[in-house]
Amino acid sequence: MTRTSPSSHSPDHAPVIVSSPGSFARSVLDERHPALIERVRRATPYPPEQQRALDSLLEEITKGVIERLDDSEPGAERWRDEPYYGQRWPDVPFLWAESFFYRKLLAALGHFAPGPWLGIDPFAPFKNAELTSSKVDEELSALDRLPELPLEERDRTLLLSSLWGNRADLGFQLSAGAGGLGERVTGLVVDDSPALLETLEAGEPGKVCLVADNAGPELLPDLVLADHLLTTRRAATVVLHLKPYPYYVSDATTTDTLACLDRMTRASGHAAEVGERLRQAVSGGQLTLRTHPFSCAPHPYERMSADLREDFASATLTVMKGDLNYRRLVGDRHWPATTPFAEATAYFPGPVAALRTLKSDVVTGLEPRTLEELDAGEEAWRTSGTHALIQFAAR
Ligand SMILES: O=P(O)(O)OC[C@@]1(O)O[C@H](CO)[C@@H](O)[C@@H]1O
Repeated sequence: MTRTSPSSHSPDHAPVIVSSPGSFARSVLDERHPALIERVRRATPYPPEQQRALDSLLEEITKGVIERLDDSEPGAERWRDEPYYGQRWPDVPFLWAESFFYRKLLAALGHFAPGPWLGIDPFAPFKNAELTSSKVDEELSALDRLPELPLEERDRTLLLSSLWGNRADLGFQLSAGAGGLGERVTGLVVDDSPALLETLEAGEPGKVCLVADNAGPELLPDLVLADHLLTTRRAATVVLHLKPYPYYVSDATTTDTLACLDRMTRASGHAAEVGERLRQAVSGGQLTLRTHPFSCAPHPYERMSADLREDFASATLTVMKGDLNYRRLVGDRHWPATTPFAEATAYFPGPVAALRTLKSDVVTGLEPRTLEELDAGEEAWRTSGTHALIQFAAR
């Protein structure tokens, strides 16, 4: 990975920049994004205007420099003052380049333009295929065993299934070099789940913010976890943070959440019960769906707006799901891997936990011994999705 000059949040640790050939970040821009454009074309018969816009986007990301979003695009003002226009895509921060790519892809497809393509999710064909798969049937049937488990075991099972659900990431599956997901490694590289659960058990039940990541096979266990928190009075309310528009291929939107609830209520047994309870929780206000524009911003959470900060500050716990949220939580930076998680998240306004499978270079909070063992083992442990962590920082 290439380093640029350090900046404010952690002066010693430079942001991840795309540039060096062979780096993980570079493979995302060189392989994942062009492959995604092709898959989107194949999945939906977009008309000539959109096809031409996709051609231009492909040309721009592979050979050109970064061009501004048209002023007519909703939210264009949020991108206007960014300093990266006119630079080559590989020369800017990874987080920014990826986020802007997804926003430009939607612009090319007329996702926000009044007309027949307004609001059409280009990733819906992939997400739907996953959600209707027989694998999901099996996972929903497996929920029938849940009520028999003692509470402690249910806590653990549900945390782990929400955590490992994060492997269901359609963007990740587009990386040619990655060869799909490796076998998952059972032990976690960090496991702060006891402290996380203790926080939920202390005092009166309050609000838990669950910052969702992927739809379908990840969102289903997240929803089951939300139901568990509400029914066991670990939480009085849950706020589920979703993406306001399609993003990073499989990230969950409101539509995806309603599809999951529908999938659950149409199943049988315990899954249907949970689905019905969650529907009532949405209607009754115990489960709130929130789509803040910052959820698709190309910035770390340290730069979140005051209203979002207030939401997290008033929560007993905020749970950040997945790799991208992790990158945004600690800042997409070259942290030494043994930097304490609490230090990297010191700015966060309340207790915060991360449930994440490792799919990019950034990591914090490892014990020196764990780091040594990981470095001595599988080469791509940071990016292969085989390892996972549960981290927690109290305030
Ligand atoms: O946030 P998620 O779904 O867990 O992972 C997102 C991801 O696939 O996309 C990025 C690269 O495009 C990486 O941060 C990560 O590998």
